[in-house]
Amino acid sequence: MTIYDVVVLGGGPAGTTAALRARELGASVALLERGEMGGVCTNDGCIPTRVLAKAARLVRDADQFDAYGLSGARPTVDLARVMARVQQMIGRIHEKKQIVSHLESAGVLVRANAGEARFVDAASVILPTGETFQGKTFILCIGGHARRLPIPGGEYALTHSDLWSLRALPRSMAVVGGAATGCQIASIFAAFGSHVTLLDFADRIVVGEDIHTSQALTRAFSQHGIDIVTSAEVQTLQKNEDGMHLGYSVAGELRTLDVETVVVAAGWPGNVDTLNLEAAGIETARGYISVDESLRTTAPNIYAAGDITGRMMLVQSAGDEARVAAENAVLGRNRRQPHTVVPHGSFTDPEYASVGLTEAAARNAHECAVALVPYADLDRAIVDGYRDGFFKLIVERETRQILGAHVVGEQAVEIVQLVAAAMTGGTRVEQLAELELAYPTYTGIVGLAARQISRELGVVPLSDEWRAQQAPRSSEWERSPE
Ligand SMILES: Cc1cc2nc3c(=O)[nH]c(=O)nc-3n(C[C@H](O)[C@H](O)[C@H](O)COP(=O)(O)OP(=O)(O)OC[C@H]3O[C@@H](n4cnc5c(N)ncnc54)[C@H](O)[C@@H]3O)c2cc1C
Ligand SMILES: NC(=O)c1ccc[n+]([C@@H]2O[C@H](COP(=O)([O-])OP(=O)(O)OC[C@H]3O[C@@H](n4cnc5c(N)ncnc54)[C@H](O)[C@@H]3O)[C@@H](O)[C@H]2O)c1
Repeated sequence: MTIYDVVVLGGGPAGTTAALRARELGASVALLERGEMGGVCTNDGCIPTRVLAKAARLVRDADQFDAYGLSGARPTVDLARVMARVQQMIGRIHEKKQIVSHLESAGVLVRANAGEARFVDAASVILPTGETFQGKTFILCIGGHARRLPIPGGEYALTHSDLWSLRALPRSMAVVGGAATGCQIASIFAAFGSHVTLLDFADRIVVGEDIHTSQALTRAFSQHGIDIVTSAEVQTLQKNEDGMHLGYSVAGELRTLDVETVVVAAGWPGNVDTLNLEAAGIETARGYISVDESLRTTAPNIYAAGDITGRMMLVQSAGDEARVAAENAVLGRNRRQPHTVVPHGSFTDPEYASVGLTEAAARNAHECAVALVPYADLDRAIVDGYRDGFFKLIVERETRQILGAHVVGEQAVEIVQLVAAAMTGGTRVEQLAELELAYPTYTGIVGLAARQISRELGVVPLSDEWRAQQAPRSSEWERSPE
């Protein structure tokens, strides 16, 4: 029997990338995927959600027709056709990527739609067909799944995966969980015309983000008609003739809500139950495979990458972990993957994004200078009619290194990538301030914030008179009244 240098389990972004990187390094590689190639990213997460976000955006854009001298009614949403577009786009991405032939032409042996692989021991896995694969090393890229609510009636709630088969727009929807997935679903279905209530355990939505992000998103969502209930513990779900009856408590007070549909987006545990991990001596913690900083599991020849490690749970991080795990597996190295600079965000209306430390975390550990620039300062935001939003830049006072940035507003996810590049390159704030960013753009707001902090830190010359009399931002070409 062939003994592969590397056997990769999972054909999502992490598995595909790990297999290709291992082949680049000359290893013999087999990849086993239980279902369709592409993973959650292509089939059930980023791509289908992004199609819905685009449709929601087209609906919302109609709100501006009149202001720009255009006539036309707000589109009505034919959800069956929207979902057909979702499937069409998933198909197009598969056609574009051709993952199986890409891997095979790189020399990877692929078994897709092969059913769950299970460990026999630390050197072999078996497929439901009985086919066995032996490996010197393994890279586990088996992802995660939506958590069901462990409450009476929890099985009646939909997860995001069930949305793709909806054919009619729910009149009303409760979304349980107000982080990346829940906020996207709430924002999209509110734009489509559903009446959405968003509930979260935490005392604010997007609780992992900077406080300003939560506040701005809460304000915007409320303006879009989304009811937000925080510190809410959902306790029961009942199915009745008209839909769902939801029982929840806020600070001990029992409340109820009747909606047509409940969607749960309350966490993303790893797929740890399917692999017979014990047979290989692989330990788990909090529902994910435990790895050290080199992505090695508790079995010395077995690595893990992507959502299954429970670290960043983003496509870019899955790819990065996969490359590092493949290098460590093939070259016997101990390269680390600390996830220091990870720009990320979500395609809500408005978008939000961040990189690095929140202001609270930064102030805990550093002396900081912070600039908070409103979108209303940007000429482009005024012209486009997207004047709501902010950009926050956080800088270490002494070293003038960038510690983090947080954005809510148009193209937030794109803006934050520039800051990530600056952080990775060790760019000081005054160097960022001098970058000749194109005008009129949303990214220009990075320059406004960087120059504000440069002035505050005294790294650009200012007369005593100016310093004493003028607000620090007022010498900018792009500005709005204070
Ligand atoms: C609604 C939603 C929207 C998202 N949007 C974004 C976004 O915009 N940007 C972003 O960066 N991230 C986004 N994410 C997160 C992103 O999808 C994941 O971080 C990414 O897919 C992780 O890649 P992965 O390869 O680790 O896992 P997955 O993509 O989950 O792939 C794991 C693969 O392993 C297979 N598998 C599992 N068990 C076995 C087994 N025993 N044997 C064989 N195969 C097995 C699965 O079938 C699956 O194909 C989103 C997630 C969701 C849910
Ligand atoms: N655009 C993107 O990049 C994107 C989109 C979706 C998901 N993702 C990633 O996928 C992963 C999973 O995201 P997610 O949003 O599904 O889960 P999450 O674990 O990030 O957030 C779950 C939310 O549900 C809340 N919650 C948990 N139990 C609850 C309960 N019983 N009642 C009410 N609220 C409850 C939590 O307080 C939390 O806010 C994350 O790592 C995320 O970054 C990324």
